[in-house]
Amino acid sequence: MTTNKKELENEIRTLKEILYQKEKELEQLNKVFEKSSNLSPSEISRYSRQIILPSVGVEGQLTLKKSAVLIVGVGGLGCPAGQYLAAAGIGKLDILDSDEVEITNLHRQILHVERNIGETKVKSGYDSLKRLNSNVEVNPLELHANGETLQKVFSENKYDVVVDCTDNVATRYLLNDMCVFNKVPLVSGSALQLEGQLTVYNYKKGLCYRCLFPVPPPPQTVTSCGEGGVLGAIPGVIGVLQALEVIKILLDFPGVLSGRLLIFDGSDTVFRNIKLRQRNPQCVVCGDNPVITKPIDYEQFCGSKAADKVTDIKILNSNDETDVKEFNSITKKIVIDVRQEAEFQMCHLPNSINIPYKNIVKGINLEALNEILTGVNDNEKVYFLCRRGNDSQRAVSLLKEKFNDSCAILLSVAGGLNAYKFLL
Ligand SMILES: Nc1ncnc2c1ncn2[C@@H]1O[C@H](COP(=O)(O)OP(=O)(O)OP(=O)(O)O)[C@@H](O)[C@H]1O
Ligand SMILES: [Zn+2]
Repeated sequence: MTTNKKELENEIRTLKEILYQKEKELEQLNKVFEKSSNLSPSEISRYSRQIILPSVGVEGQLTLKKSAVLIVGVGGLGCPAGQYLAAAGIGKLDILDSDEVEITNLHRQILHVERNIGETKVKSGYDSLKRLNSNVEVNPLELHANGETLQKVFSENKYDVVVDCTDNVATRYLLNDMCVFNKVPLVSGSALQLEGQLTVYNYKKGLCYRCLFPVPPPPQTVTSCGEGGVLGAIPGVIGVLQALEVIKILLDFPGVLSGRLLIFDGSDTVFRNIKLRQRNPQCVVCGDNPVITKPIDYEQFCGSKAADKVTDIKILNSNDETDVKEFNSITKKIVIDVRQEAEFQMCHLPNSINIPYKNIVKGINLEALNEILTGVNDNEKVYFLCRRGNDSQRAVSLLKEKFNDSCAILLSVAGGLNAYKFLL
C-alpha cells in the first residue's frame, strides 16, 4: 500500500515535470508565431473591459503587452500582484523566489494550492499564472536574490518595473540599489498582522528607499510574518495595489504613489497617505554624487539574513540544555512553554504551563512562574520549551541571571517542539 502510494506520487511528480517542460516548449513556439505588435481579436475581447477605459484604450493595452515586469518574492504579496498583472495582460512577467511552498503559506499565497506543497514557489506560480492567462510570457527564476544573481538577471533582461514582494530588509536594500543602477521604478509593499504599507521608489526623479532609510533598522526590531502573524487578506490588499501601481507606471498615469507612503490599517479599514521627503541629493546611491555604484554585501550591511526564516541561536552552554529524547524519557516533569498564548492554544504538551517569553522579558504576569521556581528544590529540573528552541534559551539565560543560579535547575529543550514532533 505504502509502496503504491510512493510510486504514484513519484509518477505524478514526473508527469508534472513533463507537462511543465512541454508548456515551456509551447510557449517558445507561440512566441515565434505571435510576434505581432497588434492585439488579436481574442485579446481585444479578453481585455475589452479595461480597453474601454479612456485612460487605457488599445494603445495602453498594447503598451502592457510590450512591457516586462519582475516580481521578486512569490509569497503573500507576490501572488496577488502576479495574478492581477497576468490577468491585465502584461507581456513578460518574471517571477523570482528561492523558496518552496509550505502548508503555512496557503492562507495567503493564493497562487499556490494544496497539491503544490513541496514544489518551488516559482514553478507553482508559473503553473497558476499560465492557467490564468496563457498569453503572458511567464519566466520562473528559481534563485536567491543577492548582488551577484541579480546583476546577472538584470544584464540578461530589460525590465520596465520591479515589484518588491519580499519580506526582509537586506533584500529591500538590494532591490532598491539594483533599480537605481538600472533606472527602473520599484513598487514596494509590506504586510504584517493587520497592517500593510505601499510606496513607489525611484520613479521620475522621486526618492529611493535609501533616501528614506539611509541606515537599516536594528535586526532585533524587525518582526516577520512567521513570528508576528498576518491575516491573509492584508497582503492580498497590498499585493493588488502593487499591481495597480505597476499598471499606472506602465501607462504613465499621473497619480503614481511616489513620494507618498500608503498605510492600510485593516483593523479599522482605514487608508492613510503620508507625504515622504524628496530625493536626497546626498543619497549614497541615487544622490548627485553616488558612492555606491554596484551591489554591496547587504546581509553584512543590515546585520541580518536576506530571508525572514528564523535562524537557530546558541546562547546557552550544553549544561543548561537537554535534547528532546532525554526530555521525552522523563515522565513526571515541570514544563514551562514560553511561546505566545495563541501558539500555545493551537497545540501544547499535556500539563505544560504557558508563560510567554515576552512576559518574562517585560517582567509581567510572572506570579505562576515565581511560585514554581521558588517552590521546587534546588536540585529539581524545570524544562523550558518553545517552537524552535530559541526563546526557551533566552528565557533560561534571563532567569538564571535573575535568580543568580540559586533556584531549581533550569533547562532549555533544544530544538523545541519542532524537534520533539519527530520523536512521535
Ligand atoms: N533574497 C531573496 N531571494 C529570493 N526570494 C526571496 C528573497 N527574500 C525573500 N524572498 C521570498 O519572498 C517571499 C516573501 O513572502 P512571504 O513573507 O509571504 O512568505 P514566507 O517567507 O514563505 O512566509 P513565512 O514568513 O510565513 O514563512 C518568500 O517566498 C521568500 O522566499
Ligand atoms: Zn536615494
